[in-house]
Amino acid sequence: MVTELTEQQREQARVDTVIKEIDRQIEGAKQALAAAHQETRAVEQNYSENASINRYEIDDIAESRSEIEQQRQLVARASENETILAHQLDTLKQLRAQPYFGRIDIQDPGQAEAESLYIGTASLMNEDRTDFLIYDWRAPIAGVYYNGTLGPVTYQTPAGTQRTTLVKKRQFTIHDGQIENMFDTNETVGDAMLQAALGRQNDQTMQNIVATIQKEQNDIIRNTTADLMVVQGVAGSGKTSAILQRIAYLLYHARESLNADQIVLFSPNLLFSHYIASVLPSLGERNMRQVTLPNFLARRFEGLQVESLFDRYETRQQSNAPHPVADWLEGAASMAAVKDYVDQLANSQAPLQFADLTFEGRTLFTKEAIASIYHHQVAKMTVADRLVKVKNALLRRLQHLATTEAKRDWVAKELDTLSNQELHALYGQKTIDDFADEQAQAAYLARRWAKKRLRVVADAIYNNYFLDFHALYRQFLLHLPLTGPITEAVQQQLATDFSHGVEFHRIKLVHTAPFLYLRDLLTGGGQNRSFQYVFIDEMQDYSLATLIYLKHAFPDAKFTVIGDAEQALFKPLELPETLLNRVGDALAAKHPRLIALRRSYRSTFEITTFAKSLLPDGDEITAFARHGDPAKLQVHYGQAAWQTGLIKAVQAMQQRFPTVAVLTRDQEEASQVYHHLYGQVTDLHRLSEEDSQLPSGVLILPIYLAKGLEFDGVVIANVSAAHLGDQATGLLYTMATRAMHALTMLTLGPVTPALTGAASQYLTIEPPTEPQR
Ligand SMILES: Nc1ncnc2c1ncn2[C@@H]1O[C@H](COP(=O)(O)OP(=O)(O)OP(=O)(O)O)[C@@H](O)[C@H]1O
Repeated sequence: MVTELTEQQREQARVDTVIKEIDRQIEGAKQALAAAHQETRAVEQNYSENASINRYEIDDIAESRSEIEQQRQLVARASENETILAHQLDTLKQLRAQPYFGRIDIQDPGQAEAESLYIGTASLMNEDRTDFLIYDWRAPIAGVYYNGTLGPVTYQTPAGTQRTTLVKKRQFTIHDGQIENMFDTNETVGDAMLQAALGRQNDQTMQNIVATIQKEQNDIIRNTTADLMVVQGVAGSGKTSAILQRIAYLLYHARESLNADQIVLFSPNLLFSHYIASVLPSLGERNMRQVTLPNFLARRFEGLQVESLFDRYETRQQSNAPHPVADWLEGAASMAAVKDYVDQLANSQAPLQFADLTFEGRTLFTKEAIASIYHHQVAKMTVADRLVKVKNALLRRLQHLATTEAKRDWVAKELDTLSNQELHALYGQKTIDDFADEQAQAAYLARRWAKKRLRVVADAIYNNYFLDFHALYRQFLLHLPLTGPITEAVQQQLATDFSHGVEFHRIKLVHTAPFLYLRDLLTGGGQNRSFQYVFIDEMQDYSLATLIYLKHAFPDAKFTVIGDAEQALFKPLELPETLLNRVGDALAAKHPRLIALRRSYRSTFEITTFAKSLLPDGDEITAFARHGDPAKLQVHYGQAAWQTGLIKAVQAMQQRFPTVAVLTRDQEEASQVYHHLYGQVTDLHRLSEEDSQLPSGVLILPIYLAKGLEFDGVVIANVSAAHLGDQATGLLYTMATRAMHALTMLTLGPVTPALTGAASQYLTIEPPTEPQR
């Protein structure tokens, strides 16, 4: 004991020394930042003064332009410098609270003594910059901390595999500069520290897992070679945590060539986006971009309202009954059919569909005229290339047209109504003195005005509005190959439904991927090459067609796709291996890596044991040994008793935890539950799709909005057969696994069959409060 204390004191003394050095560096960084700030202000001021003089007096002198450009660059450099220093200061401040969490002692071959290295969220050098006081967790040698057990170990460096011997591994919990706990371990990352991390109460935002990354998670985080990584991980296995750590890792290792704006994460909903938003900043990195699929689609379907998974779920169009036609459209076959169809269009086996280009109700170019331009192009070219030629030809014709239009009455009439200011703007660079006579001046203005007004037509040409994509897609549906569930009647029905939707400015989700793919392949557009990494969370909610489309839309990106087949809310349950292989095949890659995570960390042992027993292959899941109360089920047979039970269950949870989630199947149920609880519990919130922040208190939300989230205590409002139906396994599993510490379910009437099997033995069942009638 005495030696342990001495050891801790010795470590504390080191922490104190490191903090002293951090304080010194903080002071230096503050001064440098203040100086940089002044410098930025000075160059900015200089720039704005010069720029304004130049704009009014010597606008056309090229020399002054280049001077301005030079100064603009100076401003940019100064402010970049300031940003870097501010970032350094933030990192130092973060280190000050918790300088490091791990220590490894390694003995390199041929060395007499072991060397101690300390691992933290960022690197820190000593004053004379000769030694690392802290190693960044992403440094190659730090891999040993996460992967190695004592004895000979290897780690990867840019120079190849290195060997060393790990002689000690120590973990620390340091809070505000004080060591609260420390112990030596031989495990990869010891259970005790993980226990402590997992036993914490939930915060409103996700925490990083840097101090306790597990070996299997480390494989996901530190992989830089795969161009496709597919992770199938059971609920609470740390998929989301691992990919966020992975992003931080990638940013560190490609500082020069990768920045956070070149990474995009598709997240399931806005609440989730917000929930995870502080993880990267806590690791000293800027956040990647985030988008939800509905947002992504909305941007590509301007003018059409795109059905979302939530809409589809709420309106019950997608019950768990089989939907062979929708499944076909959402599978890889429909995307292959799009490609075939584009080939047919290229060979003129099917006609392209053009649209008239109109201006103020007048047709400027008829679809026949546009078709004729198209057919005059060399037939060997791709459709996209021929369309570019059409585009250019149309733009040229539009220019001519502007000259003729300028002589028309409407132009003169409109010019008469212009204000002085508008007229002034129309002169552009010219002044009255530049014209020989009034006629020349009027002609100039008319031409400028006509051009300006015809700009909308030019934009329409740029955006390929001379093609009728709706008609083309309809035609595609009528050409679908007659295989599987597709019959002639189905073709007709799909085409009619599609056109009907478009009439009301709506498009169903099943059509989005094939439609966009068709549009992009025809026009050669829609691809974004600026993204280097695309991450997709909750992959089980994406159709294969959508995944294939995303791969097409981000052609230069490496993909990391994560999810859990068994958290299927929107379709029937699938076995994890099946999903893993299906997604792997659809996103065919040169260097794919498929990973399965089977250990669940979020919930107590009791909750995980219950949740996994709901599943057909639940034995594959390992529960982490953190203990708590068994999951509870309250059985009621009358509405009044159920309501009272619900209020009591929520109140009981609220006494234990600051945040309690009441999960429902959908919004309608959420609204009913809200009415029952209103006035009975404090701090009550009902969350909707538009919400982006998680308040504390009692939160009522449909399960699809709780995807990826976790709560200290969870109450599931009604698990009856009548309410959830008999295909509720995925739904119930997802709900149950949102709970970290406590789970209570209620049922009004007999429970769903999902609960009657093995799962019931892991429940504490509270007897009915009323006899069954
Ligand atoms: N190595 C770890 N150290 C500490 N905590 C961890 C670790 N791995 C996972 N956790 C914790 O377990 C919980 C679940 O993690 P996460 O949300 O990343 O899992 P998930 O697989 O994305 O879950 P789901 O699919 O159920 O939404 C989080 O609270 C996370 O902090």
